[in-house]
Amino acid sequence: MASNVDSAGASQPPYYVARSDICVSGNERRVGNGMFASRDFEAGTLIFALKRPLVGVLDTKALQNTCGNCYASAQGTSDGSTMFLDRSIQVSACVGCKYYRYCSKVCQKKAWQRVHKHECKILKELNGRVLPPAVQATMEILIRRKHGLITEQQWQMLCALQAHSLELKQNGKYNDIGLMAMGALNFSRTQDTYTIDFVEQMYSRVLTNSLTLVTPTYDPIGLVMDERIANINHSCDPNAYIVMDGPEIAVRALKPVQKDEEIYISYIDATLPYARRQAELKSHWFFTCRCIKCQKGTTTSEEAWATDPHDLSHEWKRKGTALLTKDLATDARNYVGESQDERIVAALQGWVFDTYQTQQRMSGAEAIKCIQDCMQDCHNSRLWPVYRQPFAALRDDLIVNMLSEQKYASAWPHCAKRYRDILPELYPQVAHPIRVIQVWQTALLAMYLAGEKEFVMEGADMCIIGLMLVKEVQGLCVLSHGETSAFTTSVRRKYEEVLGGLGPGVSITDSQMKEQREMLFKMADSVAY
Ligand SMILES: C[S@@+](CC[C@H](N)C(=O)[O-])C[C@H]1O[C@@H](n2cnc3c(N)ncnc32)[C@H](O)[C@@H]1O
Repeated sequence: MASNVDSAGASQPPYYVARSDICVSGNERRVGNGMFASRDFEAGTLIFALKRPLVGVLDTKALQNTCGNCYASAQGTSDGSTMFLDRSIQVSACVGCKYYRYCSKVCQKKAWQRVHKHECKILKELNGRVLPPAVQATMEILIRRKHGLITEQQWQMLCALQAHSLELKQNGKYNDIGLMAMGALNFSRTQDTYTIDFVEQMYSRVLTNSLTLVTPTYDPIGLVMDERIANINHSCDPNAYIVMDGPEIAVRALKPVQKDEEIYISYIDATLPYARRQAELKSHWFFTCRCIKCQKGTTTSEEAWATDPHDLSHEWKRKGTALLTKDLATDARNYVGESQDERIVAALQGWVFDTYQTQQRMSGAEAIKCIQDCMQDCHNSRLWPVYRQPFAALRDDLIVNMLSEQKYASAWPHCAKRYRDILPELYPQVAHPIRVIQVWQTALLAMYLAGEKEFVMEGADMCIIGLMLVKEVQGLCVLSHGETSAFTTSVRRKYEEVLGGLGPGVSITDSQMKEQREMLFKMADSVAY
């Protein structure tokens, strides 16, 4: 095991890699590996952490404001980082290539030693053009191996990963694979070491085995490729998840994991409906998911429609029928059933998912209007329970857009509704990191409204509500993010600050808390949808 693996002080390696029963070929032959626990792990504990992955690269937006070594972001540039960072950093561009920025000489030196000394000149010649993250990650792998900066053991593990290059080529989404691989080979100036076929395989491996590089609050900032993490297979009902904290990557147990049990994470948003999950996994990772959740098909509670498709109102049947001319009802991702009524609901579902994607390309007031109209439709049709996707995801985006437009009071009831009706349904484990992050967002908003002395509702004390929510996150973040994470540190600091702000000798009684919790729940009803 590489020396930068941490497993809460244990001496034996926390995991091993072996043939998995889940990765099977058409004739049921076991064709892939998986990662297995070497001992028992309780829910909310660390399975292992890496000090840094083999390769981490930043995306175009993050390159402007994020340190290329420690991934700290200049304050105010990311919705997520402003939720937990309270130190202000500045980043300066490398004078050679101007491609990467660093927050300190120490970070610059570390990146230089790791790979940058071999790529600085190459990146300079790009003259401001930015490479797709998967191409850059492939280049970094090629360059580092050529210069002896990837060990034989790491290399063997990388090369043993499933590449799916044939499937990627056949999949219309990646027909530029040869071009991208050629770019990686030429830009990295490693033509003397590798063949184009080999680089195509490596580029394919990066596409199917990398993870999104995220901040501790799950804002995407780039791509991570690591030969150990890449062995973890997917489940829509995973027993583990990944949290990142700068370059550190931790695999934590979401449920109890027993010795010799396979460790699973979710590659996708596991709250999506069954057909969407299957389609996404098939088109990007080329497998049919047979996890416990997928075996239940469309019978899970988050999959239920609020109204049976056969009982849809005349008005919404008419609207759905008008959409039947589009391909929405025949798209497998929208499948509801064979009857005409179910085909109508499939078309409506496709239309709502399309709108969800469209609004993601918008920002500010335009996005808010588009999201609100779509949420209103989900509500009026009476088809969507508030937690069925993409209704719930639309609310998340509405909150983010309202916060960035400084419409704090408008965002509040949506946060309250999500807290009461959506999070417990979609994330039953209270310490699920997404649930913890969203409660944190709600806590910070409550504290902000309290500070501004905004009137929210008769009888509501936003200060007590904020304190209650910060206290809740304070109790959970050790389980979701770990004792030493930057997120946990910042939550604790906030909790101390809030307690200190109450004044000497002042405390909040349990009955005040209970009363304000009821107010919080009441405020969730102040939005119609
Ligand atoms: C990140 S890799 C995981 C390691 C991989 N099994 C290997 O041996 O290299 C992703 C690939 O593993 C396989 N895989 C992951 N989860 C799976 C699952 N639940 N069922 C079947 N195959 C899965 C798919 O081939 C997928 O493209």
